[in-house]
This record gives sequence, structure tokens and C-alpha cells, in this order.
Amino acid sequence: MGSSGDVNWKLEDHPKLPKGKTIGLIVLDGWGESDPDQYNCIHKAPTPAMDSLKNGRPDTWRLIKAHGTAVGLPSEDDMGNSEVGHNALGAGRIYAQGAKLVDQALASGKIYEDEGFKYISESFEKGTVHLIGLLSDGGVHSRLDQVQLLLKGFAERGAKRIRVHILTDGRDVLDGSSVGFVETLEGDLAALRSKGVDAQVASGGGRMYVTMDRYENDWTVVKRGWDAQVLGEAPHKFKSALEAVKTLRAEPGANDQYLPPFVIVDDSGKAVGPIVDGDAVVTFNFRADRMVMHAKALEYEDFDKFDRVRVPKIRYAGMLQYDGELKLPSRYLVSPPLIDRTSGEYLAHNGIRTFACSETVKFGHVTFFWNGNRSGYFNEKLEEYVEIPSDSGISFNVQPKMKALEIGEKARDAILSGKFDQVRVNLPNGDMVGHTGDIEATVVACEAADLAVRTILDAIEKVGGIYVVTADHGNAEDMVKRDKSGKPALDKEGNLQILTSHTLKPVPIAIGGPGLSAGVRFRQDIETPGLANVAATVMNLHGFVAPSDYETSLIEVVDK
Ligand SMILES: O=C(O)[C@@H](CO)OP(=O)(O)O
Ligand SMILES: [Mn+2]
Ligand SMILES: [Mn+2]
Repeated sequence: MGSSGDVNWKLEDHPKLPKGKTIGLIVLDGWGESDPDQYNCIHKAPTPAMDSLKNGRPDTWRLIKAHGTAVGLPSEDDMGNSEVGHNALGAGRIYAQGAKLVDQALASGKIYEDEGFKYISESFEKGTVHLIGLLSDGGVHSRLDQVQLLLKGFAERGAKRIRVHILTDGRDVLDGSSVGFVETLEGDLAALRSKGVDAQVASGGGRMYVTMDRYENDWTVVKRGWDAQVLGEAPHKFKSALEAVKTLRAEPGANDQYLPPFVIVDDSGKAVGPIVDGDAVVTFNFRADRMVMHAKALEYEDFDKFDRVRVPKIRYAGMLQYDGELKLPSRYLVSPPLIDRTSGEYLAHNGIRTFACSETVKFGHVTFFWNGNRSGYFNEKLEEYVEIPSDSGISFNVQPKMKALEIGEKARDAILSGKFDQVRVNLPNGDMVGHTGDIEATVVACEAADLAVRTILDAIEKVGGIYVVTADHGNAEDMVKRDKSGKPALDKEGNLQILTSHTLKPVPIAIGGPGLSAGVRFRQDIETPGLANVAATVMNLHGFVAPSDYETSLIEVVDK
């Protein structure tokens, strides 16, 4: 990482703002600003705490950008997501993110010149190359067009046998879209076969049930993927991926995010693509959080999270390196963004005592992502990170309140303890429940998050502190797909299309509390500010001037 010795970590004193105020920093996950209608769950939910920050307070409430180029994504059509959002919030600068770096490496061909590709391509002659990842064009964890280019590139460079292990999405894209993505992939694989490459899909399953768990919430999810991908074992067996997805989707209540694991078998019933000694494996997701557990299973010799049964000797590379601190995986096709000198690291060097908390499903967001994809503390004497265990094995519309109350109380206690200067939380409800597509449950989720906000604001009030309330991207504020004019878009049968994904909407930011100096207000002269402007703002509120290359602070101090 970039914590090089020659960095001057000392932050200058802010000329006007005092030090020593406790800051409550709240990130509402998946909480954007949109028109108030019946598909806006934040509007439908009673949210008195959030409303009180906005109404009648133009100087201390505003909107900021949370998607597209403002957070380092390739285009303005890219919705925001937690990784890029928290990276920007914590790092205070905009970095070209994984999606864009992979695009560039593919376009220039550099991806095939670097060590990672050379390493895996050693297996092309005698072994099979397996590609594992999320099959959609969501652009949050992976993108289908990148997979298509990789398949072509591998075949042109000598891959003789290719197996693809797919994870269906339905979370960053519409539920049901898996079928179309599989059709596209099957078309590409058929084209490769016509050129003499033995290429097919070998296994699959829904992303939330197979492989893509995160932050060690539920290892059985990773195990299901291992069994299908490596051992060639799954409860469902099909002759083709298209048949698999179509059949499994026809089950009552089926959903792309949660399709059960399946393997593709040949006429004799044998799995067509288990991973064996001498093979190469590429995980093609560029995003880190939901690949780290899987990468550990693929790479670590000592591994005790589940019984792997058989551990093939493979050449493994990630699309990116997913954890810079753990150097995991050790081989990768594209170098990840080098996010250095994050606000967390600066503040630790300047004596700021930080408490960070969320529940498991978002814990790494306010720690790992916030700190530039770095796990662990900068200074364990000054920092405390608390993870509240999430419910596991359920879809969050069943428990939409999640652990909001507990997070609120932990933050309250940390604020009242006087032991911390910054108390930072992520409240996951709007996002995690929004992803289920269950509108009623999402309304309950938003109310629960708002109650937690209230608890934290009350504690800040008691200690004379400052609050900063914002969000990482939209989700719960818009739950339907819309046409160009903004009206709900209906499918061919005339049904509403429920939007489970994030959105392109801006997010609110509010500052206030008894510790906020008179005369502090949001500047109006910054052109399209975004999440990356928050870090400098928070540094100011701690009484420091931000480093000069940080995106500018959102606030100014006028004489009162
Ligand atoms: O659940 C996730 O992995 C993503 C959506 O794919 O959501 P978020 O970016 O909010 O973590
Ligand atoms: Mn998020
Ligand atoms: Mn999300």
C-alpha cells in the first residue's frame, strides 16, 4: 500500500474550526434522494430524524453525487455501489476503480502482458482454464462484456479447454435477466467450439446462495460453490446452463440471487468441469468484498472454514488483487487501484480516536473499504472497530430492522464514553432490504435506520458534538424500473419491473449538532460535488485542513 515513509502526515490546524468535538459520522447504505412517490420507500417510511435534518436547513443539507465518474466508475450510466462509495468517502479523492482499470487493461491488451496472465497461461496447453464469477452487466462486481473479451483473449492465446462457472445476479440487474445473460454466454462458447476450443459452462448458482458471501457471514455459501465448481457436486444436474437456469427459475419463489447450485453433466451423468490438478482458475469479479472468502478457499494451504475434500494444485489469479494487506490472491490479472493516504490513516497520525461499527454484512464497508481496501487498524491504540453479527441464512426482507437498533446503541455508547473523536457507522437497512425488491419490508427497513439515526443524533446532542449524515449510493428511494420519462416501465405482460439494484440518484449529506461552529455552511460554488468531497469536510470538522490533493471540502465558515 502507499503508506510510504516520506509522507508528511501532520495535518495543519484549521484557521477557524476548533478541535476536540466528537463527530458522529453516519453512512446510510442505499439511501438516495428521489421524487416522492409510492415506490420511494424512504418517502413512504416515517423518517422524522432524517426529515429534521433537511427541512428548512438549506445551509446544512444538500445533495452530492454518488455514481459514475464522481466515484471513479467508467461512465455516468454506472450506478454507485458500496465499494466505490466508501472508497471515495474515506479516501477523499477519486480513483479509477476496478471496472475502469479492467476496461483499460483489456482495451490496451496489457492484461495479457502482465505476470498474472503469464502465470495462468502456463496451464493452457495441458490443463483447463476455469472462469468463475458473476454473470451480468451490472458493473458492480463484474461485467459480461469483460468476460466475453477474456474468453476470446484466452482462446486466441492458446487456451484449449475452457470451463465457466456462473453466478446468477438479479441484484444489480432485474430478476430473471439471468436467462438472457446465459444465452449470450452460450452463444460465445458455441463460437469458440466452432473454432476447436472445448468450451462450456460447468456449474452455476445464485450469487447470494453460492460463492459470493462476504465478511465471513456464512461460509456454507462459499462451500456450496466449492462443491459445484471444484468437486463437480451439486443437488441439481443439467445438460446445459440454459436448461438449468430456465428449470430452476420455474420453481415457485425462485429468484436469480438465490438459485440453488447446479452442475452441468455429460451424457453419462459425469460433471463436465470439476477443477483438477494442473488447471488454471480465474475469478473474474473485479470487486473485492464478495471474492475474498472464495479466494482464501482457492489459495490458502491452511484452511479450516469447511472441509474442501480435495484441494487441486491450480494456478489461480483474481481479476484484481482483492485484499492489498493480505496480498490475496497473490496473482491477479489487473493491478487494483492504489488507494493511499486515506483520511483514516491521516486522522490516526493526528491523534484522532476512531470507533467504527456496523453489522457483519456491512462491517468491511466502514473499515476495509473506508480505509482504501485495507484490513486492520492503522493504530490499534486509537481505533476500535466493532462488528455486530448479522443474521445469516435469511433474506433480509424477513428481518428488515436488521441490527439497526444495536448499531445505534453501540454508537451512542461510544459517543457518550468520551473515548472517541469520531464514531462512524454504516446503517445497512435501506440497501440490504432494498435488494430483496420487497417494497413493504423496505419501508420498515428505512424507518428502522431512521430510528438509529435518532439515537446517534441524541447522543451527539448530549456531548455537544457534530453529526455528519450521508449515504454511499441510492437504492431504497426507487424500487421500480422506469422509462425515459420517469414513469414505471412495464414488461411485455404489463407487469411492474421491481428494481432490486442501486440507482443513479444523488445522496443527501447533512451536518449539524451543538458542536458545529456558528457560520459553518455548505459552499454553493463547487461544481457537482460528490462523495469524495466528504473526507476533507470531516477533517475540517475535526479542526484540520485537509491535504491539498484531496477533493475540496464542502463547507465554508462565514462570519456570524
Ligand atoms: O450486495 C452487494 O454486493 C452490492 C450489490 O451487488 O451492494 P453494496 O454495493 O451496497 O454492497
Ligand atoms: Mn452500499
Ligand atoms: Mn447494495
